[in-house]
Amino acid sequence: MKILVLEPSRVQQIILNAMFRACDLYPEFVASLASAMSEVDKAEYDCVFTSYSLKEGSGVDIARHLKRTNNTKTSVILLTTEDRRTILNDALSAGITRIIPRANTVELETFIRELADSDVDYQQMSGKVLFIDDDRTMTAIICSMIEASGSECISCTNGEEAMALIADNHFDLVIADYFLDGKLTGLDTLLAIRQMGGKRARTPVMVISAQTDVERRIEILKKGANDYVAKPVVEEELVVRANNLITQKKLFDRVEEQREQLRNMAMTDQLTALYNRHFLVEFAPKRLAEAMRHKTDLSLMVVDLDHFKAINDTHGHDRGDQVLREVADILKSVCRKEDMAIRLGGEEFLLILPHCSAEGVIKKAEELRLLLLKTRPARLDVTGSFGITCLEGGNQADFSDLFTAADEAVYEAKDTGRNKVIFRAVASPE
Ligand SMILES: Nc1nc2c(ncn2[C@@H]2O[C@H](COP(=O)(O)OP(=O)(O)OP(=O)(O)O)[C@@H](O)[C@H]2O)c(=O)[nH]1
Repeated sequence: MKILVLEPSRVQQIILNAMFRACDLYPEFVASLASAMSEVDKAEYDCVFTSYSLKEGSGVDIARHLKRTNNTKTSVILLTTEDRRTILNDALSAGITRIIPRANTVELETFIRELADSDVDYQQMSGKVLFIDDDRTMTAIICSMIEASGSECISCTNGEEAMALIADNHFDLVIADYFLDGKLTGLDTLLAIRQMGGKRARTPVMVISAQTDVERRIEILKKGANDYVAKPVVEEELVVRANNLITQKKLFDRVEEQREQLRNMAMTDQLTALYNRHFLVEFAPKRLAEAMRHKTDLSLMVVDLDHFKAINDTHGHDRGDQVLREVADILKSVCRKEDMAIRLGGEEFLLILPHCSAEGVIKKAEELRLLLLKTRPARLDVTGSFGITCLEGGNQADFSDLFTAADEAVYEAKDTGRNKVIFRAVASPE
């Protein structure tokens, strides 16, 4: 595997090199965009790892360069502290294959290990296949061919048994004969799979049938089969088609996984691992609507650290960051499963507390205020101003009304001496 790493920082180069070497990978290192571009033009790299922030541009430019030069073989992995969704989306559209947050060394190490383990040949992806046929000779032949191609093959003779196996396992492909012993035909089994919840409903299904007329083939495909093979089966053809479906499924799974990671990353504050403003915009109104629908209480707590600028100025930005991380941990420690802790930006945090009454939120804020004093994040005396509000069950409000009330309460806490909790009722609608 030939890997290029574009990393201007010498320290980062040393760290990355250690990670690669631990997996027996020996990448080339370059420090500038120009050198990286000239390297990928000269030699065929499987993978380029690049830092996002570069003096001459961004790591995304290397993906653009590969696109321009019609290089589809080299994948580009972006290492970044960036969490703005538009930038990350642009990076993916420009051809970045994967984005890994700088702070997430576990994800990076896992990725490098997988890279070392895989040396993936996309035509040869193996998977777990369920073969359903009541003809035992056919089953033995097909299963041994599928196994010879590197996949695992489990077999059963009817649709009912198949559905039980699918409920307990994750298959990458189901191959079903059209006619089966038992109540469910191959087509019934296909329909039952499509009606399952979650990912299982998308399991690729190939149907085998002796009925070769075009109407039957169309019917099978219309019902949601991914492929169709006519009997008598040419075993090699079936195995090639099976491998194609497995490969498509695996690639789709990988894209899904990346999309999920990107989504999580776009919703997470990189410094504290709390949710960020994107999460707030997307989920807060939904939580409020749920509370109003079920007529339950929902409280908000805005926490703004006091004189944080002075902490940075006196002890340095890194110590300031440490304070923010430890405060975030304290906030998380008091959250219940349904609570949400968000970093609004800088030294300002928000807790959304479903099922929490006015009395409850006042108590919680006071506990937190004292916990901050006692815990001394980063071994410093840190205090916070707390603005809280509550929408009591059965009342109606916009999220912005609720937020304004908590935010105004924080201002009042700041104006009246800091290190205190102020409750403000939500303004009633005109
Ligand atoms: N270390 C660190 N500092 C940050 C971060 N984000 C914002 N800040 C700093 O937080 C400070 C916030 O200062 P101000 O808004 O004046 O607030 P304050 O000093 O806490 O004053 P009061 O809120 O009035 O008590 C600024 O100096 C910002 O540079 C960050 O991610 N890390």
